[in-house]
Amino acid sequence: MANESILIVDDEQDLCTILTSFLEKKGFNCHACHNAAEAVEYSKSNHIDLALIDLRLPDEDGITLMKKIKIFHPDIAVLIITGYSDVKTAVSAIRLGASDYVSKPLYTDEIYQSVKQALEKKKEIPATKNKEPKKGSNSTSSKKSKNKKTPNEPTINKDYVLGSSEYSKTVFDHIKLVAPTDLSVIINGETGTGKEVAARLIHQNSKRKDKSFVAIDCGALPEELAGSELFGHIKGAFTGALKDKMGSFEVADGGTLFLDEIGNLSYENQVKLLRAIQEGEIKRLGSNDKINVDVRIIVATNEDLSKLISDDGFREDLYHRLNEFTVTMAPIRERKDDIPEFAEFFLQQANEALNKEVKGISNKAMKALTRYEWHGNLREMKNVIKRAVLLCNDEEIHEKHLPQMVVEYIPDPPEENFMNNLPLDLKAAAMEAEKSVIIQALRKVGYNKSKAADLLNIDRKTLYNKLKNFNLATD
Ligand SMILES: Nc1ncnc2c1ncn2[C@@H]1O[C@H](COP(=O)(O)OP(=O)(O)OP(=O)(O)O)[C@@H](O)[C@H]1O
Repeated sequence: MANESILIVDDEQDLCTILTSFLEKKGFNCHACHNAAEAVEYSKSNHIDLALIDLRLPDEDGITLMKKIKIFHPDIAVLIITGYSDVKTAVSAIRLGASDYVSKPLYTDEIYQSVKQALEKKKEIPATKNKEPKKGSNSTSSKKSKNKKTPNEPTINKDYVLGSSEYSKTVFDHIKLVAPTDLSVIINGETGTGKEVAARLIHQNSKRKDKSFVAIDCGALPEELAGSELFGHIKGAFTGALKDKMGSFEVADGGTLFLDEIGNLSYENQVKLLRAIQEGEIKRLGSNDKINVDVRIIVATNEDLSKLISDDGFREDLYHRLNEFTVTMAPIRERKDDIPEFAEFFLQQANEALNKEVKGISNKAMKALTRYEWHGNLREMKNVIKRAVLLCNDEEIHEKHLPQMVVEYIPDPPEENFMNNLPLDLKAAAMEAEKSVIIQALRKVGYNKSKAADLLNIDRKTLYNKLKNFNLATD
């Protein structure tokens, strides 16, 4: 790990100084830039293993900057720094190729953990990307007994929680059903719902389990590199192709190829993909030699592929070839019965990663976790609990260890026909409208009541009274 290079991009100079000095003590080489233009210039001529990028920069947003840096360093790991209310954007940054996000306020231990994990993940690409997750590490004693394998049960790795909701049980039944076959599978679901985890589970329970599982994130691959990543190239195929390179199809031969964010694949690569699946052969870029491959394809998407077809973005023949079986991972807010089990599991994972011994989650904190809607799904929950464990010096996680946004969350009001559904009594209608505007303001500022009061142009005390009257106060 020592001597890897980190680029820190944040306009807060003090923050850069603290992060630089902390990470250099941990053995990294750090360079800080305070805006996107500086960072692009730096990345043109310097080696970087990981970039830590603030989502909001003075001259550009962090996601655009990430895309630019990736042109020079396609394999770079990227951590996005976000304010808590930016989590939705941070989650979409992951879809576009970031490794993870860290929320402000930043805690150095948390940053260190995230940096280590992102660099480890980066090392898996592409040479060991096909490896299964480490076995036998982080399970709680209770989970161990749940995941114990009896003769007729499928293999579940220790990083997987089944989920106790009826929905999750059905998903698991579908996975058991399709795993031993050679059918292609489309896994649908919002970001962070566990699509890659499900794909690995299918692979582990297939006859291909002793061969490679190769995961490619089509959303993170710059278009010009996608063909070479999938099918390989020969020396001289394009500028920069200095030697022959195997593509993921060859690496996955005999095993499973998981294509995440398949909707992002260019039309040309879709054609090649279809040919590879149908004919079982590929050609490396720049070569006319055919190479036989035997690969099972699992794809994931958070878009409606059938809709992409009608928009001309996705080939219908490829869609039908892939759509031999579909698994849909519902958002966590639609399977709230799963939340306690996942929360306990992530708590034990965090205990292990951070060397802590937090015993559990208080009832009130669990209630907040269950009420919150988790638009970043399991990934967001995992991060929130990891941070809570980091902050917790008690036996249990309490509400004070959770982000304000989670503790004070107010579920979405039914939006449809809001105006039509207002009561006809003028005073009652005005109150409904007022309540809705207050909720919007609170959301906008991450539930910070002073900021919300400013935005609403009322004083803090008035806001408190209104929250109480509308039954929106959480304490
Ligand atoms: N069933 C599960 N048991 C334990 N952890 C899980 C489970 N499902 C997902 N996770 C954890 O949640 C996080 C998100 O999972 P994963 O990457 O599989 O989601 P995804 O739907 O593929 O996300 P994306 O669309 O952003 O690629 C990961 O850290 C993963 O370890």
